[in-house]
Amino acid sequence: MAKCSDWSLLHARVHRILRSRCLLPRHQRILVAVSGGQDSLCLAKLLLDLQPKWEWQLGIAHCNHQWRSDAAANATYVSQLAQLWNIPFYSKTTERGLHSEAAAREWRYQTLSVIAQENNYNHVVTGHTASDRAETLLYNLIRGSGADGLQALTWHRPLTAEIILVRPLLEVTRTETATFCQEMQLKVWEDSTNQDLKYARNRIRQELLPYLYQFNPKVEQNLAQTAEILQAEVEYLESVAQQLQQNATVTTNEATIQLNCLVLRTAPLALQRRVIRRVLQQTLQSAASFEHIEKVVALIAASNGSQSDPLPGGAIAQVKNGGLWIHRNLTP
Ligand SMILES: Nc1ncnc2c1ncn2[C@@H]1O[C@H](COP(=O)(O)OP(=O)(O)OP(=O)(O)O)[C@@H](O)[C@H]1O
Repeated sequence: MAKCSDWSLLHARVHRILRSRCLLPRHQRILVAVSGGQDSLCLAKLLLDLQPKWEWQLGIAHCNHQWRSDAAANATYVSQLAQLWNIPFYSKTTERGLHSEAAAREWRYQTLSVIAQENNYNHVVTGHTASDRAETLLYNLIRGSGADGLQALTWHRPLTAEIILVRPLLEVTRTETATFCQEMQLKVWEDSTNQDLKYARNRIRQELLPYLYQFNPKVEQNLAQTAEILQAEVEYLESVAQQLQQNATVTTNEATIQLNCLVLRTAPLALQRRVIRRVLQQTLQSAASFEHIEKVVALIAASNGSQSDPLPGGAIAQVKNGGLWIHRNLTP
């Protein structure tokens, strides 16, 4: 195990990030999600070396998606590393077919939560990097996301009421994790699906980012920085929108929400949109699209008797007695 005097620049940088952002307090039980790839190996080794300073209790978790023919060998490799490092190892294998990236991700986070719960870990950490952040920002931008999607990967978020997901490497690029693994002589388990260009993520990584790199070699760091700025702005806007929603809500029950149009009209459009999105999220069965939100926002300034076309799940919004009413079903 590395002494402080043996730390590399990356050890010192991650130590500083953990301290300044209060990401992983001392003495915590921390479960490191390790795929065997360069980012999570880099993370596990960094935390292992920083452990004496922070006095954490570390564990390693691996999720076997059974996607590749080498999946079992991959899991065995991660278990051997854990054994070498003298860290408890936990692994689960999916019993159902996972047919998309989204399904695999959902199963993985659920599995990590279960392992953490069963073994009393209150933090789960993943090896997401600044490069992942840049890719996620681009991916969400292309899909038409607002600022919320462009904040692209936060430093932490709750996994369950008791367990926090933390991403300590969000300022570190993939080039840096690769160099670190090389310097530490860590054998990286190559994931062959990362080369498969049928996945949009891989095309962004392999084709789009290298292309953008020609415009600016710092494209990854710059996009990650944009995500960082947007994160604080989204947090602020959401807190103000929450306050506005409270002030504007006249009544709320299972079937109906009534909002005061006069209060909403005094607010800027950015906040009106956020309040309506929040209300629709709470009222509708399925997610509200940009179009639906815009239609309901337009009603804030409309006259009595105006109403929207049916919203998802048969809900409807209408203006009545100076109030904006959102009914869960078509019967007012
Ligand atoms: N099979 C796995 N077992 C354990 N942890 C994993 C596994 N796959 C990924 N992880 C964790 O998730 C991190 C991100 O991995 P990757 O970028 O492949 O996933 P992703 O699908 O993009 O994740 P996200 O949806 O959270 O962005 C890894 O650094 C690692 O910590």
